Amino acid sequence: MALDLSAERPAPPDEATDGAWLECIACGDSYPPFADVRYTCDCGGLLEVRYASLPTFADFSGTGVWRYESALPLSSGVTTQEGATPLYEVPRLEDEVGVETLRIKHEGMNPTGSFKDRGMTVGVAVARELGVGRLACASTGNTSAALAAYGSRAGMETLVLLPAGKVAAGKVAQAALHGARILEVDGNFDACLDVVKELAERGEAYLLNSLNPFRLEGQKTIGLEIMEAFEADYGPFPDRIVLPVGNAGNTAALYKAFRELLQAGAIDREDVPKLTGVQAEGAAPMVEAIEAGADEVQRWETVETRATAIRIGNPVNAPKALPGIRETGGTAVAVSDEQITDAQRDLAREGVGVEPASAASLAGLRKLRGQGVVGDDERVACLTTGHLLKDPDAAAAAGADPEPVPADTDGVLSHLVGDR
Ligand SMILES: Cc1ncc(COP(=O)(O)O)c(C=O)c1O
Ligand SMILES: N[C@@H](CCOP(=O)(O)O)C(=O)O
Repeated sequence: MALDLSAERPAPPDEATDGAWLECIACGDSYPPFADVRYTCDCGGLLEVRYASLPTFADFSGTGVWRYESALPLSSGVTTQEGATPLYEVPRLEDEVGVETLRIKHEGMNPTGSFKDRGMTVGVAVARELGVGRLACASTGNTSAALAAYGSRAGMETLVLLPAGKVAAGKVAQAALHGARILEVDGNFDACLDVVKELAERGEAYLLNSLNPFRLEGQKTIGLEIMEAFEADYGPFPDRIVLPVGNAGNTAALYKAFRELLQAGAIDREDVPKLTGVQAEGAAPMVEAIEAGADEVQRWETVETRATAIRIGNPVNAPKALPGIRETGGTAVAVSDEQITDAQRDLAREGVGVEPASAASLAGLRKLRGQGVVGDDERVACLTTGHLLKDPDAAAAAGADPEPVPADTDGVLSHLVGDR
């Protein structure tokens, strides 16, 4: 099966491909990467970018996403210096959760404040290569902010479809200022994506959601950075990577990063971290599928969570992400909105400001550690996917209220004395 965790390299198709091609994960059919616009196989299966030669760690140089140029389908992109995000030490949380090592890979430190920049630096460059006109996405917010920024940097028209009233303020502001045309849809994210897919099928727009296999190539660099940094700074590779799951693009992308490292001979099978997905209880179709041992995810028509970025009921990358979780020996878990907010506060206490969806990873780790699924001897990286300022309302609600004081020092001091 194409998505096995095997060291066997994919065989290139007979026709010339310039070293890269698109391959269907369901039927194995292949297509040249830039001959025409294509998101899925004729059979309806998801596509992956495949390479005739795969790099090892020694082949990487420079910084950020384009450090991994030898693992990407293009040699340069539309860039605002994305990637190279921090891997924070959090000693108090590490003790409190009770694992050997805990590191926070903070993707909120990307230029537009989320991991989507990694996907867009590649995806928008491919769009330019293909010579398409309008770019479009459905979004719970972060994809739209990144597409707007990278689209405008490339001088391209961008259209974003957002679920009305369900997108955090910072993200709408970003899309607006970067010049995207914003359409507010009377429906949830999954309904928005249905419309964008149809616009793309009709040739009205180039789709830049994570259904686009080139987006995931950029996002795969998260996994490459974590593996390099763990080995260089803390010894061996991490045992487990815990991440929030929405459309399941990152889960699919990280799994692809590990398969390619394995196929290149850069790591062994036992080095592959257990991919562990976390969803909000009100939007947990992946968790349901993992718990049921199902091969497919059933779409949830009604979804609700305070973590609006992962308010998704039909994860399009499930056919790539389910094998990723299973083959690596990982799992998936659902957490409540209260657990997410508690984790957001705990990360903030360590100086790491994240939006609610991002905190789901820590909340999930804590739950799994409590259940004994995660051992005390594990070395864990939690992915935090978006910056605190993306959702200022959620941050303000989770934090302390401002205290009104008079505009004089004595008044301020007596207010503080009142605390004692
Ligand atoms: C902040 C944030 N975290 C997590 C996710 C989920 O990521 P994925 O769709 O790759 O599962 C998203 C968007 O989907 C997001 O915006
Ligand atoms: N959280 C996402 C949802 C869309 O995900 P995508 O990775 O498929 O674009 C967002 O920010 O819109």
